[in-house]
Amino acid sequence: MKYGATEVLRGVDLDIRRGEIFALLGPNGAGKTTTIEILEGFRNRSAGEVNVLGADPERATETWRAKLGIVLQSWRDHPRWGARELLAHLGSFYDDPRDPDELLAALGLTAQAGQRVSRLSGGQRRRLDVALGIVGRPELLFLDEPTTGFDPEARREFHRLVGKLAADDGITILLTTHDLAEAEKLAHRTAILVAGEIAVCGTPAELAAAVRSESHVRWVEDGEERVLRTADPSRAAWELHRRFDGPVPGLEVRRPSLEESYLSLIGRAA
Ligand SMILES: Nc1ncnc2c1ncn2[C@@H]1O[C@H](COP(=O)(O)OP(=O)(O)OP(=O)(O)O)[C@@H](O)[C@H]1O
Repeated sequence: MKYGATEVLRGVDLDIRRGEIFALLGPNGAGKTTTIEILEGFRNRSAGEVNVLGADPERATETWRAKLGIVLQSWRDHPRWGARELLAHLGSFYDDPRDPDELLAALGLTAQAGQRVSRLSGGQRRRLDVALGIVGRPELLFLDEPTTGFDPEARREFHRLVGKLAADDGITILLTTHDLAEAEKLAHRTAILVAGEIAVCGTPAELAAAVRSESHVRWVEDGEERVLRTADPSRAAWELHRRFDGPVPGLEVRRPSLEESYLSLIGRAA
């Protein structure tokens, strides 16, 4: 995908299954929003093939659009509408909308039903955004950085909600995030996008195995600290033990956390 002469996505090849929660993870500017905008039919691609729910988004019909739920990074419109009023209004465009009151209850927004959108807190606004995204009973839900600005409790609640939407309602969910822990917790599979390319794609376990970088083995020798970077720290420790013919002074083995490994992956490739 190019914006003018600048290529921002290269060789992105994704296959997302029905009923799956799939995360696109990557740093700012990696190309996450561009990717989902292409899939949503909001942006025409400069090259490549795309098929979403059996159709090319660039040539999609209104019937196809009605099967999508879209939650953008920020909606700035409708500040004067009440939460329930906005849900009922948007629902009226669909053949079989969800009941606004049931939706508000499911999202913990019953107390805010009559409140103007402009008076909701950030977390309440985001939950209303999701309610608006699912009012038309979509088959596929796009969530662009859904938990930005959430406190930890709101984030946990939101994760529970997304898990329920996939498990109970069979909705396929594609979300973007900067947060490795969020992708790990929420998604069945994650693709890490770095500078417009998929660096790694897989389940949380596959991600951990692929991303995990080398361990650091430290010890003291001739009064100086030595450091060895290795993928096989137990072998390195064993060899040191043999060389010292006993305990190794100041021996320390440290495996980087997944977060550290992810940061080094995006740092290296960016
Ligand atoms: N309309 C546009 N015209 C030109 N370049 C653009 C346009 N939109 C995005 N870009 C560039 O494309 C690249 C990918 O942007 P994109 O918004 O897809 O990234 P992102 O991963 O969603 O980032 P963020 O996490 O910051 O939202 C960036 O370098 C950005 O500057």
